[in-house]
Amino acid sequence: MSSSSKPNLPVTNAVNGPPNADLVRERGAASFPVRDLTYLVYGGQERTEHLERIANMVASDPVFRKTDRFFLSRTEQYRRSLEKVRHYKELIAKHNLHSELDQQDLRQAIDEDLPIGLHVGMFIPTIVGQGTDEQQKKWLPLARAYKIIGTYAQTELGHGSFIRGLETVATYDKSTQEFVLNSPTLTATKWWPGALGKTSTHCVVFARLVISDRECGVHPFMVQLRSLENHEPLKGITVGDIGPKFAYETMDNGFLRFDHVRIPRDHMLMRFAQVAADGTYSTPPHSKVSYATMVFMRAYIIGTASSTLAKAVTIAVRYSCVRKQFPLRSGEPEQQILNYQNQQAALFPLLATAYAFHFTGNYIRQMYSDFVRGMRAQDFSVLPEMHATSAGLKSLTTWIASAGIETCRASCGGHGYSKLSGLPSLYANYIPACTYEGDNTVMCFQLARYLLKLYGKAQAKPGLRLPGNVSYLEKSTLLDERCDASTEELWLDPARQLHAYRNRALRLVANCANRLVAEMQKGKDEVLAVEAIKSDMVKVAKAHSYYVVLNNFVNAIEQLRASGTSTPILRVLKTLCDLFALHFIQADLGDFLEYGYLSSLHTEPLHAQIRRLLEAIRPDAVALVDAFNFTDHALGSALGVHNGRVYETLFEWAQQEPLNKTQVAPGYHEYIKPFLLAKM
Ligand SMILES: CC/C=C\C/C=C\C/C=C\C/C=C\C/C=C\C/C=C\CC/C=C/C(=O)SCCNC(=O)CCNC(=O)[C@H](O)C(C)(C)COP(=O)(O)OP(=O)(O)OC[C@H]1O[C@@H](n2cnc3c(N)ncnc32)[C@H](O)[C@@H]1OP(=O)(O)O
Ligand SMILES: Cc1cc2nc3c(=O)[nH]c(=O)nc-3n(C[C@H](O)[C@H](O)[C@H](O)COP(=O)(O)OP(=O)(O)OC[C@H]3O[C@@H](n4cnc5c(N)ncnc54)[C@H](O)[C@@H]3O)c2cc1C
Repeated sequence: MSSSSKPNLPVTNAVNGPPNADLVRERGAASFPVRDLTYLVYGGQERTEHLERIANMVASDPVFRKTDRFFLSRTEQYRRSLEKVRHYKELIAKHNLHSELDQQDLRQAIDEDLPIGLHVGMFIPTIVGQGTDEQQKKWLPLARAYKIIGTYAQTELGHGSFIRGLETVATYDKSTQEFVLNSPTLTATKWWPGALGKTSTHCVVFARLVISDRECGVHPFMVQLRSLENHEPLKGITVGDIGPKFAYETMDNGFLRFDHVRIPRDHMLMRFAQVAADGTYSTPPHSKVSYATMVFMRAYIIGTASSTLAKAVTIAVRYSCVRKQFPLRSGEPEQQILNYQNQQAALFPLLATAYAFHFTGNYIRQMYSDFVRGMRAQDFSVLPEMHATSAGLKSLTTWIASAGIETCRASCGGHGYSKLSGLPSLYANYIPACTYEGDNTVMCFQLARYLLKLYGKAQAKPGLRLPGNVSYLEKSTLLDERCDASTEELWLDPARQLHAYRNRALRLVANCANRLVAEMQKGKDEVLAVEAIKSDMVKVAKAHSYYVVLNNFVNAIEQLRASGTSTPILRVLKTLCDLFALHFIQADLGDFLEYGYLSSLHTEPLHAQIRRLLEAIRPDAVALVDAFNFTDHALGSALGVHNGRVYETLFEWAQQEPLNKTQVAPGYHEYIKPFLLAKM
């Protein structure tokens, strides 16, 4: 055998040996029954076991393997994800997974940004939400059977955030009862939609409707892009992939141009706005109802912030338990890095946040289903609250989860920088969540605007009752109140914690409102006055969203207590909730100090209590991440493997590196040998 064709590295099979002793010890010392917390997170024993069956089926299926993903080219990654899509469909048939929930569970277990994500997440929901009964009857069976594959094509080269600025035009031609779709400028090119480039046969296109030269605003239209026979683009359609991105290699984000493409009149989704055959236009019952799919997706994204952050924290906590650096004193054994306070201070607030976001996800799901029920009965009254709350929470949760993944990566030292840790790709694939479905900053403006309006109303009309989460805006007396948490114990009182968050939010809203008035008194009109307070508006939206997250965490624990959840579980959740509450006060201490709500009288016990909470969580840290119940497949990390055989796994996975296929480096003969062997 030639020495250059085979690596001399030992082939290990050590990844499956006995588990790491530290992890075993920590698991044995948990203060609460881990399995019960898992049931609580996933909605009961039966549901957990169902999810486990699906997760294990996926984890043991070679088609869904992930370990070689870093060695594939972009094209190979795209092909691989298509192979996974085909297999996903085969498994649905084979295991009778026909319900939407089963399919969602299966996709979640596959854990990849598949090019059918937009089909399922936005194309079908838009048909359901915006299509008439007949339109749904026509397209839903085809879409659900994957006889057509669709996406959501809204964003253009020139505009994403400013939807009213979209340039794609759909002009109604009364003589043929068709719409003519056209991209009049380069910047009108659709740009970014997922799965648009190469996969989709259809899409819902958002275009400005023009009837007899009258602009009727942006509306959704169903358009076929590619032949169902040979997948070639149809006449008048230019479509392709937008090229390399930060990550997201499995997804063919695409561009799309129309050259006077004709579609029948009944291809405008007409549940809310209609164009009659003679061109008569009927306006929708709410001007933003066509934006509903985005609200749906924002709610979905809020739910996924918890699981994404939980994955990163699971990897970092397990690794920090296995990894040892330095004895405290010479001659003593080295310390697990998780014993270091700084490591705990970096990771445990994120662990607490992953649990906090879990309850936020439950809350927004409930709010969303109430909203849909109302909408079905033509009641759109909850839309502003739903839109504003989801916009703010989407921003806060994705910002914190993105930064949290990076904190986890950095806390794993050098090995965190290896792609084999799973953290770089988790981060790179997750961070666009801060941009897509509404740039976070722009979304914050929406929530802040809503809060400012309600605050103004409450000021103008004392006694006005505002909805639950914003009812604190009625109570301007709250502004005069100060923190009285002058001991460590008092900081554990949920009422005091909530008081602090409410007070901060109200103060920022009130300041913003006052500044708005001051800017107008200086002579600015309202539009320019708003421009002058925009960075404060972002702070307002974050402050309110923090309050909503904490309020839900506190309420969830109360409900669990009332429903008889065991004391050890309640105790550990309360500790996490306390850490969440106190950590984010500490992180934004300036806000609380600036107006004298807190003073050093309160901050000393606050810091001391946080240190105590870190100590309290330490013995349960591994159990708390285990409770998220991720398979090794889901984590895709050599550092986060359940058995803790981190070094064995890293070593084995590194052998797959294509550079290791030969003993002598590719390029050696051309580039290294000449100077190594050159005469001196
Ligand atoms: C609950 C979910 C449960 C389960 C989920 C189950 C299944 C999910 C299945 C699968 C998912 C699978 C995979 C997906 C996985 C991950 C995601 C992967 C990829 C993501 C794909 C990304 C897609 C996209 O990005 S699509 C494009 C998104 N684009 C945007 O978000 C644009 C952002 N811009 C806007 O939204 C708006 O333009 C605006 C910034 C809000 C401003 O709008 P506009 O200029 O028109 O309006 P004004 O500012 O003038 O405001 C007027 C008035 O209207 C109010 N308003 C605005 N928007 C709304 C709205 N949506 N609803 C209600 N009201 C709205 C605004 O507040 C103003 O009110 P006032 O006049 O009262 O002040
Ligand atoms: C991975 C990925 C997938 C995507 N998938 C889809 C898809 O499937 N379908 C689809 O239609 N689109 C999709 N998009 C597009 C996405 O929705 C937009 O990029 C997003 O809405 C942000 O809009 P923008 O790019 O126009 O940002 P811009 O609005 O240009 O933002 C740029 C900067 O300007 C700031 N800014 C913008 N407006 C204001 C303002 N009024 N005041 C102050 N500051 C402002 C923003 O805060 C930001 O910092 C995707 C994008 C990505 C990255």
